[in-house]
Amino acid sequence: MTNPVYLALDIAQLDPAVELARSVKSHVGGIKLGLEFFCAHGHHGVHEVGKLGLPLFLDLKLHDIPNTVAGAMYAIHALQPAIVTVHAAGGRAMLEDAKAAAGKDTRVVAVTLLTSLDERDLVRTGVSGSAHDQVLRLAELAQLAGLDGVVCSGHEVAAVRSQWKDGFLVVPGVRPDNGAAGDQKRTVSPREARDAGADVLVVGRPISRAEDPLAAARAIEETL
Ligand SMILES: O=C(O)c1cc(=O)[nH]c(=O)n1[C@@H]1O[C@H](COP(=O)(O)O)[C@@H](O)[C@H]1O
Repeated sequence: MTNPVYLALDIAQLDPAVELARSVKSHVGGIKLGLEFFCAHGHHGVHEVGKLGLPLFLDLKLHDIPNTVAGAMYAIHALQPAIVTVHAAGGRAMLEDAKAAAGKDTRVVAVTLLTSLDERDLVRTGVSGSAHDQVLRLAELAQLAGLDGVVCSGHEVAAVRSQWKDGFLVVPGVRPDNGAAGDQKRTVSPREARDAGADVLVVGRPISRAEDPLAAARAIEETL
């Protein structure tokens, strides 16, 4: 079985980031590079991490007018990421154009409702109804737009799986039992996310901030 865990490398310094990724390399299935890393190191940083040979997940969470998002997708072709994120809330035309502009081996997945938000936050953004309904609505939009899948929390992934059988489903906000949630509000354990139908589990601080990141990555792998 391929390891579904992607390490979120949310670290601004290049050398420590590459070193961390190298140290846990055999116990994760891929590396996720997000805004912090990409803003600090751009294409060069992605190339450096790419040398480790693991699949790369470029988490840019693109959200803009369709033309701008398509342009950004073209601009990252050379990096050949395995996965790229856009925000589902950007709307159907943006999602369609993002997919059309992506490299042929890149999966485009749409972030539904950030795992750092709960229903109170949702109401404050003007959306009434449950987090569950909002995730399913945006997942349906992503599916209609021809995307490969979505990012959602472990609370909704089973419901998304039942409405989108072959969707590629990514779950962040994953915490090993008793792990500190930090700014995450909708969390589940790695095993729960996997059992509920996730294809990829995104794990950051439970590994990167552990006293022994290798032991933490191994311990998560053993629960799966
Ligand atoms: O798209 C993501 O990866 C993402 C979506 C989401 O809803 N929540 C979320 O936490 N993430 C990312 O997943 C990672 C979670 O990191 P930790 O909370 O440290 O495990 C971060 O890199 C976030 O940017």
